Amino acid sequence: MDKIIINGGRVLKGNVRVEGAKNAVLPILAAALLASEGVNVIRDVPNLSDVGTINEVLKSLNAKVDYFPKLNEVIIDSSDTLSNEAQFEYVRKMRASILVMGPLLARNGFARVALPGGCAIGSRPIDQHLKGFEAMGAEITFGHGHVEAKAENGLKGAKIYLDFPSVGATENIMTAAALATGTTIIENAAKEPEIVDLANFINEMGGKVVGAGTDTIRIEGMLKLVGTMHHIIPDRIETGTFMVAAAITGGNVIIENAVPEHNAALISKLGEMGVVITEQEEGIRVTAELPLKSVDLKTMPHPGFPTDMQSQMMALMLTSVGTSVLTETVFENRFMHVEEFRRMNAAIKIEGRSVIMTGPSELQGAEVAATDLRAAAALIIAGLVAEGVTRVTELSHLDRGYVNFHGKLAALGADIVRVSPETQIGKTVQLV
Ligand SMILES: CC(=O)N[C@H]1[C@@H](OP(=O)(O)OP(=O)(O)OC[C@H]2O[C@@H](n3ccc(=O)[nH]c3=O)[C@H](O)[C@@H]2O)O[C@H](CO)[C@@H](O)[C@@H]1O
Ligand SMILES: C=C(OP(=O)(O)O)C(=O)O
Repeated sequence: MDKIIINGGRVLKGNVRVEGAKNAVLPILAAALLASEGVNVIRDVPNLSDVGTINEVLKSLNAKVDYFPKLNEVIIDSSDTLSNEAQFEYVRKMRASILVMGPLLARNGFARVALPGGCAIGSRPIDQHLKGFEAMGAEITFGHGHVEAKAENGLKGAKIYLDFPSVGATENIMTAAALATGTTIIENAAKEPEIVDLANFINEMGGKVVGAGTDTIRIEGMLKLVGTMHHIIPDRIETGTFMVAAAITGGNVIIENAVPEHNAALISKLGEMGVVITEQEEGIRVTAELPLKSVDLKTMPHPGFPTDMQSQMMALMLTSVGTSVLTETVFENRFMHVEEFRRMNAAIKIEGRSVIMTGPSELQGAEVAATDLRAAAALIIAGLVAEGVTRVTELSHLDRGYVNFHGKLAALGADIVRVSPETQIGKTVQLV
C-alpha cells in the first residue's frame, strides 16, 4: 500500500502549475458520446485515475478511445452505434460514470446504468437527474441494482426546475437535451465553471446552449452533433488546494494556470484570515505571515464556498488563532477526516453539520488514512506543518483528483516522499 510521508516544518516557495479540471473533464468526456460524426479531441486532460475510469466506461459503450497521458489528450470516436449500459464495476469506482446516462439517452433513446449508491461523503441520490429525464418524456424504471431510462419516441424539450442546483443533474440534463426535439430550460441550474465548460463543448460540437453560469440554462436540441477540439479549463480545486498549502506554511507561492474568478469565495475567505493574494501575469501569488486569524465559513453551491475545499480549509483553520466554525451544507456526511485530524492532535468537535475548532492546534505527525479525495489532500497539508512525521495512507483517493501531488509539493520545498511496496523507500513515484 502506497504512503505519503511528510516531515513537517518546511516553508513552501516557488511556482506550481495546475492541471485541467477533473470535474470538467469527466462530464466532457461523457458528453463526447453525443457526437455521431467525426472525432472529439480533448486537450489539457489531467493524468488521473478517474480519467482512466471514464475512458473505460466509454470503451465499454463501444466508443473508440485513444488516451495519450503524456500529451494530456484523449481522442474519442463515438460514431458507431453505442451500447446502452454503464456497469456497476465502473459506477462503483467513480460516481461520475452516471454522467453517460444523458448522452446515451439522447443518442439511443435508452440507457441502463448501475445505481451508484452512497459514498464516504453522503448518500448522493440521483433523483434530480431522473426528474429531468422524466420531464423530457423518458420512462424511468428500477430493478436489479440498475436504473433504466427509456424514451421510445425520443426526448422532448421541457422546463425543469431543480430542487437543488445539482452539478451532475444539470450536466446530465444538458447532454440529454442537446439532441432532444425542441427547447429545454433548466431553472435553478448549477452555476459552476465546469458547467460553463461543458456548455462550451456542446456548442463547439454544433449545439446551442445559452445561459450556462447563470441559474437558467436554455438548450435547443439539435439533429446531430459533430466531433470537435476542446481544451479543459484549469482545476480550481487543485488551485485552491495549493493556495491553502502555501498559506499554512507561511509561504510564498505562485500558482500558474489559475483562474482567480473561479476561486472568488476562497480568495475572499483567505483574505479575511490574513493571507495576501495578488494576481500577477505568471499566476496567483499567495503569501502569508503566520499566525492567521480564525474565520467562520459555510459551504454552498457556486459561487459560494466550494465543498471540495472544505477539508483543506479545515486544516488551515485548525492552525489559526481563535475559534473557527465550519459548516457543511452541500453533503450531509463530509466530516470523516475530522477523526483523522484528531489523531494529529487537533482541537476539534462536530456539532451537527458544523465543526468547531479552537486554535491554534499544535498539530503532531501521525499515521492517518485518507477517507476521500479532498481529505487526502487536507491531511497532507496538515502534515506540512505538523511537528514530526505524518504518514498518509489510502492514496487511491488522492490519485482520483491530483496529479503528482507529492512531487509538486516537494518542488516547492516540502520534505515529502511517496513510497510504495514496489519502490525503494524514499523514492518518489510518478503516475503513468
Ligand atoms: C464529478 C463532479 O463534478 N463532482 C462534483 C459534483 O458532484 P455531484 O454532481 O455529485 O454533486 P451535486 O451537485 O449533484 O450534489 C450536491 C448535493 O445535491 C444532492 N443531490 C444531487 C443530485 C440529485 O439528484 N439529488 C440530490 O439530492 C447530493 O446528494 C448532494 O448533497 O459537485 C459536487 C458539489 O459541488 C462536488 O463536490 C463534486 O466534486
Ligand atoms: C467529491 C468529489 O468528486 P466526485 O463527485 O467525483 O466524488 C471531489 O472532487 O471532491
